[in-house]
Amino acid sequence: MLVIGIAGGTGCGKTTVVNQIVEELPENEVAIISQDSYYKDLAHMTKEERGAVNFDHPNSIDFDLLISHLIELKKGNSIQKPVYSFVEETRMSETETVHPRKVIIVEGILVLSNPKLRELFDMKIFVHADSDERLIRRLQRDTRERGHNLEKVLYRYQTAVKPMHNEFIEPSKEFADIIIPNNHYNTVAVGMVRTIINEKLN
Ligand SMILES: Nc1ncnc2c1ncn2[C@@H]1O[C@H](COP(=O)(O)OP(=O)(O)O)[C@@H](O)[C@H]1O
Ligand SMILES: O=c1ccn([C@@H]2O[C@H](COP(=O)(O)O)[C@@H](O)[C@H]2O)c(=O)[nH]1
Repeated sequence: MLVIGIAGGTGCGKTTVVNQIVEELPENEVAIISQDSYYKDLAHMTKEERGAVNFDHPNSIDFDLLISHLIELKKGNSIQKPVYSFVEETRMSETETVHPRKVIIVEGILVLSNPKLRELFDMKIFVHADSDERLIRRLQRDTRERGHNLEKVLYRYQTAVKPMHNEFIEPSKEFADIIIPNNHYNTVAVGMVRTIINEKLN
């Protein structure tokens, strides 16, 4: 089994890069786990209270569950991954079964910031895009897909996203084996990661 951790600031293109990496791989050989699925369950809070949560601080993530799930997958066992709704900003009641695969990709803003999780990765990748580029992408995505308005995105960016990026995410870059520059679509870097995965699969 090859376990790959992919980190990088919001909007750097982690999800896009992961999708490009797995595009031509057989579906039953790869499992993708997003850190976003492991946001702590906030069902006990009102929607207004949830709106004030700092979703960029490591404490907002249930790393214990994520780590235990990854250990189970490495042992060859299936897991029940939580399902998170960005629109409701909480965990849903249903779960999704994830089966162990030859390649497991774990992606999320903070996956290289947690030492215990980091230890489980065979390969660590950091996707880099400049902060202005990331903010533009985040604005477009959150207004289009996550039900936020301009004011909310900018307020969160200034009060949580940017300070947490500087404190936790950017410093985790030093743990990466590979840094993918992603201000523009980087087909060469994606191709190189694919080659490494294919070597492992064959
Ligand atoms: N290299 C790129 N150039 C332009 N837009 C991109 C690039 N990579 C991703 N995007 C777009 O930016 C937005 C955020 O990308 P996404 O992959 O969701 O980032 P992340 O998972 O890191 O938050 C998406 O709308 C995506 O289509
Ligand atoms: O309910 C939520 C939970 C998280 N967020 C924001 O999501 C990003 C992380 O996801 P990316 O796909 O890497 O951008 C993080 O910056 C949180 O602020 C949210 O908006 N709502």
